[in-house]
Amino acid sequence: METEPEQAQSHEKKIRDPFSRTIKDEPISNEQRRKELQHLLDLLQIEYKKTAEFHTLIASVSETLTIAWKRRDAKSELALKGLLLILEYCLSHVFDGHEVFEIFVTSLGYSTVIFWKHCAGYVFDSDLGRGTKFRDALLFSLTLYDVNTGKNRLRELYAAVPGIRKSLLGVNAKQFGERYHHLQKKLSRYGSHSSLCSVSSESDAEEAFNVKSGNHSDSETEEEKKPRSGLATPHFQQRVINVSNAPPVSLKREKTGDWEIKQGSGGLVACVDPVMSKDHENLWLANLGMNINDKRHKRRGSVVSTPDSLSSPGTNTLGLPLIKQTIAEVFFHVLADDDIDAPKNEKQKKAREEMSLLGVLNNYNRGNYKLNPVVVQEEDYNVYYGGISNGLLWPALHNLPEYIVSEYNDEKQLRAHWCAYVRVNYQFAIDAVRNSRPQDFIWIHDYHLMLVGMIMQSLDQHLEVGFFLHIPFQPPGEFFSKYSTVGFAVLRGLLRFTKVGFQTHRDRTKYIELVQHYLGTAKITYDEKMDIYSVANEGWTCSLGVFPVSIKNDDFLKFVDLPETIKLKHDIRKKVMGGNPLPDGRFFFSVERFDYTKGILEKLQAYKRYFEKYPDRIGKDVLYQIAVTNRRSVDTYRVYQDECIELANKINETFSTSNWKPLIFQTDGLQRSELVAAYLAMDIGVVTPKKDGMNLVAKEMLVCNPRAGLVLSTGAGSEIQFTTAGLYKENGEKNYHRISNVFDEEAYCDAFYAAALEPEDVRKEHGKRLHEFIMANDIERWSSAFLDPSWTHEVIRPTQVDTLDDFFSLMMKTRNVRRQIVGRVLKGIPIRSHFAISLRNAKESLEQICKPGTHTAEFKSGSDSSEVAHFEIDNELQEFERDLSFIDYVQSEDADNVEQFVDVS
Ligand SMILES: O=P(O)(O)OC[C@H]1O[C@H](O[C@H]2O[C@H](CO)[C@@H](O)[C@H](O)[C@H]2O)[C@H](O)[C@@H](O)[C@@H]1O
Ligand SMILES: O=c1ccn([C@@H]2O[C@H](COP(=O)(O)OP(=O)(O)O)[C@@H](O)[C@H]2O)c(=O)[nH]1
Repeated sequence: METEPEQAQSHEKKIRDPFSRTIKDEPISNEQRRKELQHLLDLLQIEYKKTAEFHTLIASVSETLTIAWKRRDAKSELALKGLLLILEYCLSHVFDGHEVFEIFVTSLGYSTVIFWKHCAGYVFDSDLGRGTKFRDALLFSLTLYDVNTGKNRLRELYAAVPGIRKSLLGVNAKQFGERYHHLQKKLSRYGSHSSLCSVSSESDAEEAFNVKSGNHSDSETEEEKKPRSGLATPHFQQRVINVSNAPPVSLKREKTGDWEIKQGSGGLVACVDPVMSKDHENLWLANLGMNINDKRHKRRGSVVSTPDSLSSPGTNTLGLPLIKQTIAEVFFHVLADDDIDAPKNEKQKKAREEMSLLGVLNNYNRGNYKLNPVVVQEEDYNVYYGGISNGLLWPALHNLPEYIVSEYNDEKQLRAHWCAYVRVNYQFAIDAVRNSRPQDFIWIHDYHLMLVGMIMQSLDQHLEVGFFLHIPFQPPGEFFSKYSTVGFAVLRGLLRFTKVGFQTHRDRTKYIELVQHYLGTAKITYDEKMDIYSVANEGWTCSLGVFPVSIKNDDFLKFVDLPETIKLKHDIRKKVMGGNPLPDGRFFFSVERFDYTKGILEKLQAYKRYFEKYPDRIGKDVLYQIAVTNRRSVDTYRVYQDECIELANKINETFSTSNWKPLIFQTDGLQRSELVAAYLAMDIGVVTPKKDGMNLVAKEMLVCNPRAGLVLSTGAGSEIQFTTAGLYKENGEKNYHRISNVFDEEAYCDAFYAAALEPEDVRKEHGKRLHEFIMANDIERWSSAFLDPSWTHEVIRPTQVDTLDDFFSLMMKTRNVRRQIVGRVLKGIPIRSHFAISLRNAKESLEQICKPGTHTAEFKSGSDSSEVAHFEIDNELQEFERDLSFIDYVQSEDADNVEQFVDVS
């Protein structure tokens, strides 16, 4: 007779072990799974509703199973099997099973760490033995869980199985790469001609590295040991790792199969490119528009457990081989030359390679900062870009809910698309961590990537990750009710960046209000002097500032006086105004992406009304409207664009005469040189968005052409900046024609009229003021303000040291900095740039008070004393030198030089 536990065991045998099904069994049907689970529940005598649908069944029994497992009795193993069965199901259905996964993980409660320890073996074995990708599925599912709930469960998995994090980030591969790079730098510094210089493969390099870091130095003379060019190589200095959806270039593939690379356009690129160009070591990660198109897996939610159905890059515990495999897969996909014949000879082969995407990118990278592609599943990308980013976040954050795509009225659809958005953010986050070093500053841009900070921080909490929102932050109430899945995750997600920048105070205020309203536990403080908010929430502190973007003025001004620009300016003016324009005819110019936020439809309506109300302008004025076709994959854009074109045609049909057309409507964009010529050719720029981040074109117009007039709406970020700067006063100086409500046709067309009739000298005077303001607020100001570490860290600023008290107080501050440095070094936390900035500022402040050519400082003994004392501060200055070298040393990981910091005397 079998005892009860024996009986249970023999029954249990009838159920196949989760995570050990052979591939030929796949895909297992949900019905089968349900039967297995029900059988287990029967054995465990757990009650459940027989007719319940599978998801409901899982949701209703997860907690009871967890309790049974935690009892640690004879049936515990059975309960664990039940839990594993559920987990296996969830990991096989990442997309349609995530709600169940949420319930499942929540029901595990405080037992997650121990549960992950138990299940890791099964997951790994299945991946290794059967080529499943359950580990990746688990990591992503937990990421999604954390994003949706604001919890930190992913970190519990890392705590339970540390190797999993390392493997995901390819830590070993990265360390190897770092060492290899370091070795190369070192070799070039030593100027050695040894065979190590020509290490050609990674294994050679590894060998070389081992040899070098071992006893090979015996053969080196003392002289050779000395570094030739300082301690820190640029390789270990802080870089900016820029991460955005759109790249700074546009890539086009010719019919021949060759790739053509061009400078990209768009506001984000215009303002970030100059910052990145400052240092060739900087790195820009972006999606280049080429993604993995896996046609075999059309249906979202298909089982994950077949070898290649999961899109995220696989990694083994070494990281390296599978990173390579992923890259190979990407380039194989992207470079698939199905349509071109095989090269005929070596020369053709070489030319092909040069013009391949890889060749073109390598070429670009040689002359610039580095540009690396982030590649994701095409299906995910389309949903992330055309769905959540531009179908929901874009209209919602611009407070234009009427443009939110109607698909998202369906909660299920919204959740499914949200998964794709999280997944793409996850991919960007992993790429950013993999590509960065501890001392780098990682800068994430815009609404496409709002979760990247929190995902990165869960992978490595010491990273410094900043975020800049290029668009407004004005979500309507329904963002937190109807679209709450997205709304709350976004609100919380931003707080997990180290620092967040907004374009305007209006947007930051709104964000802070919403945090106050919805995140009751958040502690908000405001530093009036710095104009920075700090929000502490769930163990993280985030600083929030306001930084209106601008342009690099010289990038535009350099075209202004070129003879070819002047010629083009005349050509454009002739094309727009005709051969014989009337002397008082005005050339209005608008240039923007064909976006409903830009208020193009409202502009056309007002322009139509303009000729109806002011017929004296017929035959005189022309509006040259460039609306660059964009985002047509989003329904709302298509509808809007078609409507605008229809109205544009109507205006021309209604008002054109035999030799005059009121409107030139163009949907192709201009290159920068042509754009500058158009700015010079126009009389009046018209920038009238309903709501918009900044509108750099408004600034570009006035930088290039200070004689121009400007019609500017209050929806533009630049208008808010101009008003704040006093360039438009209700009861005073008005340097542009303001449109307060783009829907008010009458007022709008009156502004057109006022601008057209404005005397030239008045227009010039206003233009000059705007020009001067923009010139003084170049992009340099924006980037250095955003990157300034002093709004997230205490930084010693250059100080006037007049008295002995000033001296002591400065030295106390530096003592604090030194303590923090030591603390971080002991804990192995990276040293950030602000420490060196502080010490350098302190050192320079002291040097300022030394007599020229000496280290003798002069102070007053008290603030009201005229008595001057002299001090030798040689020791202090030397200490600063040493500390600064130490920081360089720590950052350089140049272990061979440690002895110079050890006081052997
Ligand atoms: O990449 P696309 O979908 O084609 O869109 C182009 C960019 O449009 C948006 O630009 C914003 O950034 C500008 C600079 O800060 C700002 O002046 C403008 O008002 C914004 O709309 C978008 O935010 C970028 O991410 C896109 O790349
Ligand atoms: O035909 C065009 C239209 C626009 N742009 C550039 O695209 C950017 C648009 O930035 P803005 O902030 O005005 O709007 P966004 O498109 O980013 O929303 C500006 O730098 C323009 O110079 C361009 O190079 N060619």
